[in-house]
Amino acid sequence: MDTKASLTVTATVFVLLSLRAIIRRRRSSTVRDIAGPESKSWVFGACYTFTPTLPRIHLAPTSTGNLAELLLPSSYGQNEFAWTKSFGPVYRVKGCFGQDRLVISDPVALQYITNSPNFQLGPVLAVMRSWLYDRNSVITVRVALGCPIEDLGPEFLSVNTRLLDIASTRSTGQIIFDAIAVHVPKPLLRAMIHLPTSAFRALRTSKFLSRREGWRIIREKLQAPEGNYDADIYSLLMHPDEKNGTKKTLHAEDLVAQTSLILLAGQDTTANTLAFGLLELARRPDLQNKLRDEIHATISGSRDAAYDNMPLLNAFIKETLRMYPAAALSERVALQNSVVPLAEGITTSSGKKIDAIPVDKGQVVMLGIAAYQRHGSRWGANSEDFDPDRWLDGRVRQGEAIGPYANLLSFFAGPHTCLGWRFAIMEMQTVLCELVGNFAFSVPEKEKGPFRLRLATTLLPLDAKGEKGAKLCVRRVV
Ligand code: HEM
Repeated sequence: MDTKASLTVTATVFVLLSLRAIIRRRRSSTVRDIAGPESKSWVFGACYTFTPTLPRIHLAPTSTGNLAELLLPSSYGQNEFAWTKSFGPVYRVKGCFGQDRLVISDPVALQYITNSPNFQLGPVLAVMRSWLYDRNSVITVRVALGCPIEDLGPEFLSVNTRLLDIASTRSTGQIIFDAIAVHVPKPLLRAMIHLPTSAFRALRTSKFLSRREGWRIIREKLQAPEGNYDADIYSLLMHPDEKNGTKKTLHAEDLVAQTSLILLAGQDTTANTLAFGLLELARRPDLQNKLRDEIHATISGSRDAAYDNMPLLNAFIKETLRMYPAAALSERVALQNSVVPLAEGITTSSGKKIDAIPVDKGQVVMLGIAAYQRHGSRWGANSEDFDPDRWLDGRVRQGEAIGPYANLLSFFAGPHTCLGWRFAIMEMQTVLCELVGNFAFSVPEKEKGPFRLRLATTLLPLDAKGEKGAKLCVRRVV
């Protein structure tokens, strides 16, 4: 079958299956009764008339309605944060084909959903994972991640850069694809990886190279003398270690299947968080100088830096993670009928007061991680500003414990907490000390305006031309 024919067959199957699923679906009336932005079309939900309190945005001609407004504004958050202010920490948006989705940034609801077995990965992540894994296993053990990955060579780097480039774009077509893909049986979705498109070709090559690296590491571990194991993720998952809490071991094939995920999940998340951090520093020379002074005073020639004893460095990392969480809006789906508790009761469109939301099996909820991390009640009056001092002067309110680090949801929470979060913090501490200790960053004249954000697979900064990345001037200072 040629490319055109295989794409046509796939598209037809998608449309038929999605129509079947949509016709069957009847969502909870409570969800339909929750207030949210207006949407006018069943298929695309296009909404061109806004209430005066909401900012106008430019819509793509084939708008998918509320979802496009949420995911594709000229700068990410433009509508989401405004809707959170207008409708509160729980509101309803219209997805493709009239689907009702909940957008939630209420801390108690977030804590419940991230920890509950009743909610699982949302449609987008589930589809992507089904392409990365050959098997269904998901690592849920919490271990230190000392990745024994060697130099993977130019081929791996170039294919992963291509994949991450594809992952850093988002279009209305993708929104419709994501909406349909969730109704397609897993085996059919998995088979899509064999489609002869350049994106799937890059994905196949990346998967092949990650598997080869995974097997190389495992062979090395198997050949290690009995009892002489390293404290890295592969050793811990292959050999039971009561002390570190890994009582079960994983089958080698399962561990290999995780390698692509580990390599991809750790790359753009950390890189983009650091890019946001450097952008903020470049715009705040005073903060940059104070941080450099702390770095020089603490490290002063020693390679054994006590990173955890650097208050400003750690406050700066927390503030960067708070303002720019890589997974700013994460999707989950209810696996069975559930009742989601709320920190504060809400009033529905019909005037009913509720302090919990009953949701049906199959309900998609979008976790407003970035919106939660901007709630004034939790992070202080200027919660929309970048201000690391809030972590030093007690302005941050301790409340429900969510997430593994600083009550932030940037690394998610519950059984799906980021496997590499400690590693990521250490990576950021090290890289920032090296970069800020040795170089000064400033914003080029052309880039002086406010920078924009895009939410694709991860949140990333855009330059003045709307291209991916942050452009900065760099000068050596030491
Ligand atoms: C600033 C850096 C990072 C951020 C903000 C981040 C954030 C996240 C988030 C939000 C999730 C949960 C996604 C979801 O289920 O919806 C996640 C999962 C994951 N992350 Fe990270 N991550 C970072 C760095 C890393 C690094 C460096 C690694 C590995 C070296 C890594 C490996 C993983 C893996 C394997 C998972 C899947 C865990 C599971 O489902 O059990 N991450 N990360």
